[in-house]
Amino acid sequence: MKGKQLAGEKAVEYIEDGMIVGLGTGSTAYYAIKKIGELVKSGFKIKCVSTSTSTTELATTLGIELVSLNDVESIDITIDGADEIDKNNNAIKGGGGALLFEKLVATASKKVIWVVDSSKMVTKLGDFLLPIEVIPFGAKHVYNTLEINGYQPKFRYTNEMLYKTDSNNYIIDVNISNVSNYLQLQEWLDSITGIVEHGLFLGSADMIVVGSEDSCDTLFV
Ligand SMILES: O=C(CO)[C@H](O)[C@H](O)COP(=O)(O)O
Repeated sequence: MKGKQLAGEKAVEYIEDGMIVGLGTGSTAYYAIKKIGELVKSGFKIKCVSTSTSTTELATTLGIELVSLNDVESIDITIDGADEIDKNNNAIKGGGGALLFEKLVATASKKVIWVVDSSKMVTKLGDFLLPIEVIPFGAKHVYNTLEINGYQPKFRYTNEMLYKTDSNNYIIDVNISNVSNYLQLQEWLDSITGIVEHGLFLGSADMIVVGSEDSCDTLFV
């Protein structure tokens, strides 16, 4: 837990007064958001774009001003977590189910910082299942396509109910441990009707802050 806190808080040092900031989702982004709350209390004028209802709730309790992604030209800096990052700056995200808004916010950002503890840094992606967000209509057909192609899909459940994202879609988690060409996989997933988005984020961070028990490393990529 310490590594997540160190990484989350370190990334906040890159925020300047007056910036528009993208707020990620998850237990590492949590520490960054708490720290941003402190900046706001100290007088920083920051506007933030949230990536999930849970982040919106947290930011609101901390008195952070939130704006819609539609109301900003771009975002100066986004701080977000990740589930796995390989040595080429490719990541799996979406363990918390917020991958669609996270990708939209990252795409609109001038600078993206991923904050992780050292357990998230891997030589190869795939121990963590890749989340794929699908619209409910015909979701079983998308599932079948993924199954036929060997990705061992699993619909995500929570409390024995199908998990619903903030956009009321389902998540299918797939096994990509046998994949080596992520670009090809991305292209294929992007081509399947019914898939809204997937959690492959290929080379999309500018900086990665990796926290361990007592220190953190900042990688500029
Ligand atoms: O992509 C995400 C949510 O959709 C999170 O950033 C990812 O799951 C990492 O979460 P945590 O910091 O709790 O380990």
